[in-house]
Amino acid sequence: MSTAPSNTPSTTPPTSRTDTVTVLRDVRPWGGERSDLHVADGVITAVVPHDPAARAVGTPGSTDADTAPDAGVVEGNGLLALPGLVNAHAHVDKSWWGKPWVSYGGEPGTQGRIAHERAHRDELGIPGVDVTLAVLRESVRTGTTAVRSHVDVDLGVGLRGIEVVREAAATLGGAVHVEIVAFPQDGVLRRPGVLDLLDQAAAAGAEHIGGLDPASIDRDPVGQLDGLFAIAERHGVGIDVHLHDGGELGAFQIELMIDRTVRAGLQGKVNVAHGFAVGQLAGARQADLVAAMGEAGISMTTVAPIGAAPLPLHALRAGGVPVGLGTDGIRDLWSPYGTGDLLTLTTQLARLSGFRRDEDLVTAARIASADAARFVGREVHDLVVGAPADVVLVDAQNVPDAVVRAPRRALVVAAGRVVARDGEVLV
Ligand SMILES: Nc1ccnc(=O)[nH]1
Repeated sequence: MSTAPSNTPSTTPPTSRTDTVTVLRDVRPWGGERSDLHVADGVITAVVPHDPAARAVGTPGSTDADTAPDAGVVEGNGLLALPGLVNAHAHVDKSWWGKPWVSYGGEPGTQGRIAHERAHRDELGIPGVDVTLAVLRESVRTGTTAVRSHVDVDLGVGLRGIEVVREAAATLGGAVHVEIVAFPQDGVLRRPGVLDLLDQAAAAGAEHIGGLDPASIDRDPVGQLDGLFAIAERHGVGIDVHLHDGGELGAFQIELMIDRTVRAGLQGKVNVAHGFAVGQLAGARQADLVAAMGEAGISMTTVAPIGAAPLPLHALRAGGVPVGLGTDGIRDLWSPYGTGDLLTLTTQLARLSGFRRDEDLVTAARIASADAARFVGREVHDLVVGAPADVVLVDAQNVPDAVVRAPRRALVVAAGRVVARDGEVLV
């Protein structure tokens, strides 16, 4: 198993190593009062004040008569509790995590990376269940319990990547919830047959279909977007478009998406990933575009890229545009960077956004967890009754301290099971 962020290949230990949680005792949700979280069937059923006088269950003199030792009571030791982290933009099909080092090669730029990946992915067994398992395990180890992953769909691999990711996620038995975006990484209209593959992916249960720079890759923004929206309307799936195109070219494509979202009644189901253009626009132009996105129920995801104009997070959220945080690719043929640790990425997002005040640092933590519920198909993803029992414990004074320091994850609970402890993944 991968017990450290190293490059040792992982094997599958028996899932019996994971404990089912009935009570997560003595934790501080969002840094608040010491509480006990009660859990049944993977869902939080009660959040009650912790009584420090009550002895730990199973010890002599325990006041909790109807709970036997080892019956799922897990000690939180007063640690800070956050909801499981949500990776709203990943590419878990294309990582070489766990393999010997792969040196960066090929040409820069979107087309350069696409070509390099297509030339070398087979050598690395990409897409493959083992590589996806390795990167998902590392995500779980660092507290990510839900992921929206783009998965390449193209004329070379067809839908095989989606099957691989589904199989890997199933192997982990619910330790991480994975939603799939069928992603036409190699282009849509410029590769006849890809629209058909996206249609098949949607029919087969992919939760979203993706797109890629409709203008600069397909050179036909209206054509690509019309094709994607027709599929989304037909199957009721979401749309999540990679938009690297900047400035007015990017803004124009967002406007095309706004029009189509409203016309198709797809409010709440359309996402712009990266959307560098939004960060680049000035003053009123930016404000008007953000307002229109908010009215159309369009969300955004960012990977907190260094060197790009940061997204106006406060303006987006105030304008009704939910923002999610994602890792992008993690150690892949696009880039050697990325560890999958969403909390260190939250530090990066906060720094890039100039966040220093407590309330801003808490906002960064919310973007990386509770406020990202919608990106992984959840109504609620928080430390509240009715939410999935996805919890991360860290030794931190409060949420701002956790965001700036990204301490080791002491305990990770997913769907009511202990899936990582003290930096060791148990699935
Ligand atoms: N940042 C990106 C990673 C992978 N594929 C893309 O199109 N973009």
